[in-house]
Amino acid sequence: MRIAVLGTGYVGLSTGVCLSEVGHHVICIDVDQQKINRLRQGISPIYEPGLESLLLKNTAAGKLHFTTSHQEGLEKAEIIIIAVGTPQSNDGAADLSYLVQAAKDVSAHLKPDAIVVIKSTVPVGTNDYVRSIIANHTKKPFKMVSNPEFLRQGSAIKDTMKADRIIIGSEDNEAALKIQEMYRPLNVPVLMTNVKSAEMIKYASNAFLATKISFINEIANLCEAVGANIIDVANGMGKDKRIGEAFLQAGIGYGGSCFPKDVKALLHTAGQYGVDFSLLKETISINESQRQLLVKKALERFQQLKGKKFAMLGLSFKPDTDDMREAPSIVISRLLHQAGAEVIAYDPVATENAKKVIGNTIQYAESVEEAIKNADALLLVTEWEEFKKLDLAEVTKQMKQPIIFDGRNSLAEDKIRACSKIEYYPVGKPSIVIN
Ligand SMILES: NC(=O)c1ccc[n+]([C@@H]2O[C@H](COP(=O)([O-])OP(=O)(O)OC[C@H]3O[C@@H](n4cnc5c(N)ncnc54)[C@H](O)[C@@H]3O)[C@@H](O)[C@H]2O)c1
Ligand SMILES: O=c1ccn([C@@H]2O[C@H](COP(=O)(O)OP(=O)(O)O[C@H]3O[C@H](CO)[C@@H](O)[C@H](O)[C@H]3O)[C@@H](O)[C@H]2O)c(=O)[nH]1
Repeated sequence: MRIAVLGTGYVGLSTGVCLSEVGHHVICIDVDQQKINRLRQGISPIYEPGLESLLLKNTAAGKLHFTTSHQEGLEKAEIIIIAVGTPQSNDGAADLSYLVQAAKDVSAHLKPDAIVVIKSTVPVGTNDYVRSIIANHTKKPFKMVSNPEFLRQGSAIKDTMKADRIIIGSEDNEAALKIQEMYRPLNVPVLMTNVKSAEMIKYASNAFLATKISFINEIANLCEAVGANIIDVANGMGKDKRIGEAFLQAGIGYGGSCFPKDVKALLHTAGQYGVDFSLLKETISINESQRQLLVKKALERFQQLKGKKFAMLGLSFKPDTDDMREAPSIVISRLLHQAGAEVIAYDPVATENAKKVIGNTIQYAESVEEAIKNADALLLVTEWEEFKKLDLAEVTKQMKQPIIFDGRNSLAEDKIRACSKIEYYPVGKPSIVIN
């Protein structure tokens, strides 16, 4: 099939690359000339494991192309997948301006009878809205399908190739079957539904997962208060198949380009329809306070933070990505800077992006060694594999004081206990102090 994808962000690029990998002819369109230039040279504009090799392979095989021209990209496409951003606007609603522009671009160059697929995360009713925009701008016939995306950053290729499910929402059976056919080589379970349910499935899934994280974070806070251990508690809960083991990792809150904005957008939709979804308000408020947890713990330990030097390990919102959107490191940096502390941060891949968001309120190191030198405390913010492998006995020797606040419970207890002198403060489980 001949497929055009609008937007070469995480979703558009992963989708385009994977659909070409399974044999389709894909052209990816982006308005960002720099991104397209890099992609044409076989360079991925985002850090995503496995993406670049598939990009090179399928470009070389002539199945994957990149352009900034909507005309070139759209004129032959039977299927047009819209994967542009839907960021948060000031009132919490999803900002649909990129989508509206994409709809206009599509209508200008649409091949008659093409199927327009909305993959971007959009509030209930948006597919109908986009349909009306396109219909107002062209007389050519077209069909629409809602096909929300569930990939995670850091495992986008694996999640696309081996998805748990594909949701196809359409009022047009023929169009729905054609999209099912497009995905057939992936051999993934497909759920057909109407458009509004498809739109809702995406928000309900993200809001549920975010709520699961806020729930386990509150349980972790309670575990600390009563002397229980969140690792054992989550493990014991997760063994119940009705609860499930995934997304029960307590820490310093959820971040990223999706959960924060999607929970707020769903809350906004609820408000528009007069539904008081107070559970979501709590999910958000618990997450906001959880992001401050390491600073609160540091304040408890040191009484005051002015002049203290903190080594911050990890900047991206999760490992295996260089994405800084809504990363807890942003809040932590701001609070420590306001308190007059010095922060020197290291991240394996996100430093350049972090500089654009956090700026010069903190310093950036090129290695763990540089960050920890003479630090009063280490804050583990993102659980990169590199940090789990650290020789903690050596790390603590390089620091001014051997104090570690582990925001992701990611350091192994035997390594901590092997240190001759350490203060280790995790989340939701007992601290370890060796004098
Ligand atoms: N990032 C994720 O992990 C993820 C996962 C599932 C769903 N989503 C949803 O998918 C959508 C895209 O997310 P993303 O993170 O890939 O976005 P992104 O912001 O990283 O990328 C969007 C791209 O679209 C391009 N673009 C904007 N307008 C365009 C137009 N008119 N024509 C062509 N290109 C255009 C931009 O230049 C940009 O490169 C959002 O709705 C998001 O909520 C994201
Ligand atoms: O047990 C957990 C699991 C995750 N997180 C945090 O939650 C955030 C989101 O993590 P994750 O879901 O792995 O990454 P995303 O790439 O943001 O993916 C989410 O958002 C995407 C965009 O909508 C969806 O497609 C995915 O299904 C959904 O998992 C990160 O800050 C994680 O640190 C926790 O704190 N505890």
